[in-house]
Amino acid sequence: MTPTPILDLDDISISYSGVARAVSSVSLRVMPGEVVGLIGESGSGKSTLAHSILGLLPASASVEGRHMRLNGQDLLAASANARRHLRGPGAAMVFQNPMATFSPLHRIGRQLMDFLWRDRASSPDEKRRRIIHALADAGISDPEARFDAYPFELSGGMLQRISIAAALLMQPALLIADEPTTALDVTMEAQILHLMRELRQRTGVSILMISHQLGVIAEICDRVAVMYAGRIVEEGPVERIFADPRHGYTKALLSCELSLVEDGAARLPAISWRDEPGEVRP
Ligand SMILES: Nc1ncnc2c1ncn2[C@@H]1O[C@H](COP(=O)(O)OP(=O)(O)OP(=O)(O)O)[C@@H](O)[C@H]1O
Repeated sequence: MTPTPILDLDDISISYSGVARAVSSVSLRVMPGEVVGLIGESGSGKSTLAHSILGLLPASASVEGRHMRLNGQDLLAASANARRHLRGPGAAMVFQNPMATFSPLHRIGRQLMDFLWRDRASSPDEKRRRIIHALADAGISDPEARFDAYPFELSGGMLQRISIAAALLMQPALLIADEPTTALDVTMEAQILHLMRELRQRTGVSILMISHQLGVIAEICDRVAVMYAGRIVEEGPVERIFADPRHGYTKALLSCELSLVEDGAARLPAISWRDEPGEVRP
């Protein structure tokens, strides 16, 4: 029997203020334990899609489509309040900038306690033990001391580890990571990717990894979907996409990345909307 997808998007379109479509007719599945990459240039709609799954879109956004199932429950059919409750065990997100994930005013431990608000049965001591355990699992040395630290006392890489631990504290079926290594240096990036691979193996969590870096996608993903101007223009196993890209935009993306590596630049250049995606040339 085919397993039920953890995430199942069918013909999803999203527009802001009823005008320009940020996402057009996107269908995408993430299976249990799978890591799917979503790649595309800035403005192609990756974050809009991710935020819609988490109910984080502003009120000006409207989402339509056949269904948006997370762990078997259709988010399009749920009210905003019901969606908020589905989100905890359903999906959790790791953001690009770990400094912005935490308030600078409160100790890490206190903020992580807030992630466990749903768990009313455990005592504060039990919650503290769980958090310290989760920090140790995320490779944080001396987790008791980090529990009492303020965010400014920790490095960006350490804070990103903590935000991954925090997301997993909610035991989500799907972890959405939106450019989780972009704000980090190369060494920390490698450590974070290693941690995510290990956590996937240990916990079986499915991951939707948003990135504009092909290197990150190649490192961790089983499958990749390429977004261009709000649409998924190509999708397939990561090895196939790299060895035999079929869509003109994917080919352009791969050759851009190669020249960026040579130039030492970091971001993908945008390709003119006037170009026909199928006709884009490297
Ligand atoms: N709050 C908003 N109001 C209006 N338009 C928005 C809003 N957020 C995003 N957009 C528009 O939606 C489109 C998709 O943007 P989105 O941020 O989803 O792309 P992205 O691929 O995630 O880009 P990046 O990699 O830069 O984050 C863009 O044209 C953007 O200008």
